[in-house]
Amino acid sequence: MTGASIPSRLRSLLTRAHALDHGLTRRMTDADAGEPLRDTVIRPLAEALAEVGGSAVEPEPVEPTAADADPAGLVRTLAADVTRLRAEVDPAPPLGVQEAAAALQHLAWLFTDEDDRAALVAEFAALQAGLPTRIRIAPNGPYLVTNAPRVTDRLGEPIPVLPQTALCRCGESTTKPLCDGSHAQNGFTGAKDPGRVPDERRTYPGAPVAVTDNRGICAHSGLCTDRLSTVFRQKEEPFVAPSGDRMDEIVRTVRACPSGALDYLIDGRSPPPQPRDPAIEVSQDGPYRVTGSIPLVGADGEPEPRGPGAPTEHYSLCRCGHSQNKPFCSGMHWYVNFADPPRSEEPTLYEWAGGLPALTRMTHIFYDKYVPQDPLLGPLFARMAPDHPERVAAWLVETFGGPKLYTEQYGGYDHMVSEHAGKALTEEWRTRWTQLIGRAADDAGLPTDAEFRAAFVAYVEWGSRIAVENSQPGARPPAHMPVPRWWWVCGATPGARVSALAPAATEETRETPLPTEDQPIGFAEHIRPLFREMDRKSMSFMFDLWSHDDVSAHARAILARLRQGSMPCDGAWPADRVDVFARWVDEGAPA
Ligand code: HEM
Repeated sequence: MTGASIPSRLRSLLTRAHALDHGLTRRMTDADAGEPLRDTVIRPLAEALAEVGGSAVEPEPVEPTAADADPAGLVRTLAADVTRLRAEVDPAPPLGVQEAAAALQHLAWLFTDEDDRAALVAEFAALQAGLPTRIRIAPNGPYLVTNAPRVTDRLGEPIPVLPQTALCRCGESTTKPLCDGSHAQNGFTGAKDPGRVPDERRTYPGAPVAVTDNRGICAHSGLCTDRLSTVFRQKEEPFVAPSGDRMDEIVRTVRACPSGALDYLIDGRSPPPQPRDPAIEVSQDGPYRVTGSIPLVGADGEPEPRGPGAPTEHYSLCRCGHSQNKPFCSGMHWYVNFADPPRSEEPTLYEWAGGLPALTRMTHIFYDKYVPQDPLLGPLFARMAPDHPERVAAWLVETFGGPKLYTEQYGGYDHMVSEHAGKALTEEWRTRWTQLIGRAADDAGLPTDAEFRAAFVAYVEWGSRIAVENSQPGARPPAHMPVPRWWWVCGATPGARVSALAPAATEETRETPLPTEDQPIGFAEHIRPLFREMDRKSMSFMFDLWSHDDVSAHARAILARLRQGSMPCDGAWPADRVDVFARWVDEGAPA
């Protein structure tokens, strides 16, 4: 097979994909979910075939085979064969081959028992072992990621991704962050908006550090204005005042800018790039934050052009589909209410805080900015370990209900107690510690809602008093205790109360009764009244929820969001309402 030409190999792979699709469809009880490979494997392979000039493959009726009963093996071999082709024609294989390889690898992973998944990943990794880590942008499609070293969610927890991965770029995939082929249905375009903020790299002189800023590539994460509002000023001109704080703080803040809009010059020269491991963070309701110099290339395999001053070490990629500066994020996710599925109703403090990235941000600000300049605490921590901020963040991750990081990596409760033992901490030190950690929480952008801060302050008060107690001469702290698990004060979770500042519910869904099971569903009578004025306004940038044409054209994407609970953004529909919408879609979306 490998000696055959690319078009003939693609024709053979496509024929097998059609047969597999038939087999999978036959096994499905939900007719709605038929043709599972259509959008993610068959379409891209067909596009690839057209790209290399091959003639189209028409699906033929396929007789059921014994393999239909257990298609895992078929999926796995097809995934391996598509991956082989993808690896052979690197660096710029037909885009569809790369997209289909990603979908098939993922499908094979889903079909594989948990115990065998590591072997499966190793098999695919071996097939594409020679390929460098890279993100390739499909023009109106996903980010095609090869050999991603580390992908994490907003909490810093690893997301299992296959060696060949397609990350959603249109914002509408139901399997986010993975692509599900929605972009080919919803007319997604990867073009930049001609009206976007123009590229202009401005330099704000300072001695010895000058700050540079290109608003054209800013993703509006707000990390600089939260952390150092005296230098990065939201409502003042000029935006940057390089004399507003200490030089080291300015440098740290600039280095934390995820989009790369900010940079600094020391004595007129650019610093070397930060030595970070390659990683992709899927941020909450926002872009992919890429660090560690992962190459970003276009469809032709050439480096993606960037605005003046934009670093290649880190950058933010649009994930909502609406950036004005695609593929880079321009902050539009905020304006279009791009939202990941709602968080659990009873989040842990760890989840609510923003997980490891947010808590590490806070401990770094605390120990790098506030502690060294404090006359009381500075000398006490002068010889702390270089990774002290990471260690304390790991403790807080565990205490606030996250993974047991401190126990697994840093020695758990006994080690923590030994660190305070014999230090004879005073009440004066403790009070300063609690004041400054609160400021660091503000600067790091931790949530400021009453429920979170009540729980946070309660823990800091409790924990710091115990630290003082344990540090006194002759103290005998109980040994071998578990790391504490802290919880919301009096069980008051964030959703337990309606904020007095919440926008008034101006309009409820109109009280139109839902159709009975045997009643035909019509758009005007049953579907349109389900959408409120505010729903219509929120989505008006894309389509009109009161227009039959628009809703029927986007019916499947809307249904997916309704099922997922991510639309409307102020609360999921009850199941019976979603069922009515699903029935209407099934019945051909009548007017
Ligand atoms: C909730 C309150 C507190 C928490 C969660 C906390 C957490 C920790 C942790 C996890 C360590 C050990 C880090 C490692 O593994 O190396 C540590 C060490 C230490 N803590 Fe605390 N601590 C708290 C309060 C305080 C207070 C109030 C003080 C004094 C002002 C203090 C002073 C120290 C010192 C001096 C060390 C040793 C640092 C070094 O030299 O390496 N801690 N703390």
